[in-house]
Amino acid sequence: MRETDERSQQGGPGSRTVAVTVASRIEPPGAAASSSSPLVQRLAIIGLGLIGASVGLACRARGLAGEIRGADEDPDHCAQAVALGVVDWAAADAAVAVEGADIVLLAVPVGAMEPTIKRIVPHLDSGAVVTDVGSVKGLVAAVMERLLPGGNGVPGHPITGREKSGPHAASAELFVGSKCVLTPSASTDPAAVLRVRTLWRAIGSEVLEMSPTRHDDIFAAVSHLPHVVSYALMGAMLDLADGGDDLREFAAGGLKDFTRVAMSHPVMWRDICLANRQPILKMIGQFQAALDHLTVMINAEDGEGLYRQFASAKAYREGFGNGNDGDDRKRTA
Ligand SMILES: NC(=O)C1=CN([C@@H]2O[C@H](COP(=O)(O)OP(=O)(O)OC[C@H]3O[C@@H](n4cnc5c(N)ncnc54)[C@H](O)[C@@H]3O)[C@@H](O)[C@H]2O)C=CC1
Ligand SMILES: O=C(O)C(=O)Cc1ccc(O)cc1
Repeated sequence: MRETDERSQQGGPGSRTVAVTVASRIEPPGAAASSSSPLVQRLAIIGLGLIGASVGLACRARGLAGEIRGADEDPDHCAQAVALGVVDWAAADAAVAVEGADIVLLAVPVGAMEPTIKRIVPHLDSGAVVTDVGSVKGLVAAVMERLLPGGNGVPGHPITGREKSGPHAASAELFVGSKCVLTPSASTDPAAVLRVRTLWRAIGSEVLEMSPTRHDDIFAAVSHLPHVVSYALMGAMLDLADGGDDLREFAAGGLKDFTRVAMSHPVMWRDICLANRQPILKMIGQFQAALDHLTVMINAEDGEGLYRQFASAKAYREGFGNGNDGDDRKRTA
């Protein structure tokens, strides 16, 4: 049964008052940690959308955190996160949420990472570990190095998600069976890395480490380019519609499969494109070359060349599994 009580949470200077509903602690079967020694004493989650709220739910479901505090600039997301049991408490101002936290998780769009870190730094407990979930790592790693010089900043990126956003799209099982990449530098405190690793392991992720540059090159290819291409394809369809030829009613599974990710949050993808410009531009160039190659073969009626190209693409694609990564099992909405 859900116990609720209404209260008003007043944030720090410049913050708004957010009315929140406090839900009782979820005590799932088989919680991983006892309430006397949770993995995290006080977890602060800044950004209570899909990923931040999923981390909160995942920690709750496994009894990993003594207390979870949240912050989000959107008061509706604060209220929803509290009502869903993601956090005990939420406010608009991140500076208030991080007070007394031993782990701070930043789950805002990549473009909001630097201002958020600037805002919280003066309010962090000494020894607090700050980590993030941003899809681009070079920029966040540089900001952490600059603004968190004690080595307590651990850049991270869970490699799972979906096209939906906001706390209602969150799931406690989102990270089960997924990978999470950490990009610590030589000056990152190994104890801080271990704490973040342990947290991701406890909510179901396999943790890998690599440099931010390597990360950003890889994800420009496997994630950022596909999203850009999907948005571009929808852009081309929209141009047809603007010209009076709206063809959506004829769309079959192919177009829908291919463009699901074009329903992702535009702020998130704007920020990723701006933060990982060069690797993404390089991949767009390679994709354009691949399209040019197909253009030449189609124009030349080169059936043999087209067959070879499609057969090798089919075999390569079949080499990494089904139509999706199995995330549908974890999707709640
Ligand atoms: N959506 C996905 O599948 C994945 C997203 N990521 C990364 O996770 C981060 C969060 O993405 P999602 O949770 O999907 O987005 P979301 O849109 O669901 O959540 C973002 C939340 O941050 C809040 N927010 C935005 N600016 C803020 C600010 N300045 N201060 C406080 N709150 C702010 C928004 O109100 C929203 O509640 C992004 O950096 C994204 O690149 C990483 C892996 C997967
Ligand atoms: O919706 C999907 O399939 C995704 O690809 C989600 C996703 C988006 C951004 C990331 O950095 C990681 C995963």
